[in-house]
Amino acid sequence: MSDHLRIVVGSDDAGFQYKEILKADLEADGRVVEVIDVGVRQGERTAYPHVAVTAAKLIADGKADRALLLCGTGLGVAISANKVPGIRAVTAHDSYSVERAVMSNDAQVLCLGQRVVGIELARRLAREWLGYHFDPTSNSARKVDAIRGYEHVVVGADSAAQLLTADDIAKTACD
Ligand SMILES: O=C(CO)[C@H](O)COP(=O)(O)O
Repeated sequence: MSDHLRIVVGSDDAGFQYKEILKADLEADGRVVEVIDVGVRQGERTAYPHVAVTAAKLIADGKADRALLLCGTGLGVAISANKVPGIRAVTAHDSYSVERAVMSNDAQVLCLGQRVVGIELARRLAREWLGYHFDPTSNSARKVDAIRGYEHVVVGADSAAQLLTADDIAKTACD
């Protein structure tokens, strides 16, 4: 992955202030070529799932590389973004987890909670996050492939077929 990152930012009203500050940081960062703001705007009260899914779809459609999403806790935006196939979104409020979210999980979406973490730590985490790039030749790659494989397991399908599918996935993708 290049250092010419296209980043989506988004929040609900509970994450709006941090979204604006982090957006300005990203726009000033030489590693970022484009920042796409999917809202909310000041005074808007769009619920977090709509913002998070809009952001995640931009990544799934190849129009952005990553997303930085804010809400009160960082939890709701992560849960919502993960509903979009192909998206791996995490909430992480410490440096090590932010690193592993990219290096282990190839997560494209980092979610932070404005009510949970101080702004200076949030800024530092976002800055560090830009510096990590997933290595597709690493040992972690097959595990991420296994995550992808489970997107195709149909919940509620005939149990034998489901087991076979899961078994196939395990054989090809898991240690
Ligand atoms: O943090 C949120 C969702 O995880 C959101 O900002 C607030 O949600 P609410 O507690 O349901 O209002």
